[in-house]
Amino acid sequence: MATDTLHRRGLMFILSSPSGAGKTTIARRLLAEDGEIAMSVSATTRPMRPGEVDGKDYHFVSQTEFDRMVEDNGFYEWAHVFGHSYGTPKAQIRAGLKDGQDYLFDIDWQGTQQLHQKAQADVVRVFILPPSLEELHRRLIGRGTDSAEVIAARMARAQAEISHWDGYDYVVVNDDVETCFGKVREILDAERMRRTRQTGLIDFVRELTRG
Ligand SMILES: Nc1nc2c(ncn2[C@@H]2O[C@H](COP(=O)(O)OP(=O)(O)O)[C@@H](O)[C@H]2O)c(=O)[nH]1
Ligand SMILES: Nc1ncnc2c1ncn2[C@@H]1O[C@H](COP(=O)(O)OP(=O)(O)O)[C@@H](O)[C@H]1O
Repeated sequence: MATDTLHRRGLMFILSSPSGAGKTTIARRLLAEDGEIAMSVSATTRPMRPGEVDGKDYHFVSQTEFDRMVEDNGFYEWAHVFGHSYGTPKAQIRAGLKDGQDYLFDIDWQGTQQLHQKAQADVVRVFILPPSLEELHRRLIGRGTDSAEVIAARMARAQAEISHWDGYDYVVVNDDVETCFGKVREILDAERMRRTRQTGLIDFVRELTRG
């Protein structure tokens, strides 16, 4: 049996951070450079930002549609963030994990807690921190997507979000983006080799140790 045929269960790779710390930047790069991970596309009621694509960045839905999905038990988890609803649709992901597909989640600490409770063995939780609050503010302004009011609200929430750092398996400071990305990649690579995820290992080892 060749090692490249070993079956592995997919993992749920969660990236969270205070808004503006850089998780979207890291997530996009991971998706572009890693052929084995796919984005879990959340549903949200918040308006689309310039440059965002419906069905790729989010499924942009009305509050009525969102409420219907909640009623139909269509979400792994959902939460209210910044006055809008966000949720992780269940369909697709369950089947994908079984087939060895990895998924990337850009969700907040509330969603992370819920996902961890429901699927602990599959979940890897990574928290991205900004190098300072001043730099976080600069990044939010520099991104140019939010009004001064929204930026103030995000900054006001940042410290509360940072206080949930201890609900994560890994914490990485995003000072230099290359360094941060490299570390996130290393976490993903190592987690893929976890013994418990490599479901084909038993047969492989049995063959190696055949007497
Ligand atoms: N619980 C949960 N949070 C989500 C989901 N999708 C996005 N979020 C979080 O909602 C927050 C706001 O996201 P967004 O409006 O894209 O703005 P961002 O802060 O610039 O990323 C972020 O903290 C996301 O991680 C989801 O499906 N569930
Ligand atoms: N290491 C970094 N150094 C400087 N700017 C960064 C870094 N990482 C991200 N940024 C910039 O900061 C802004 C916020 O990043 P983004 O990925 O949108 O954050 P989040 O998804 O956490 O809200 C963007 O304009 C992005 O280009």
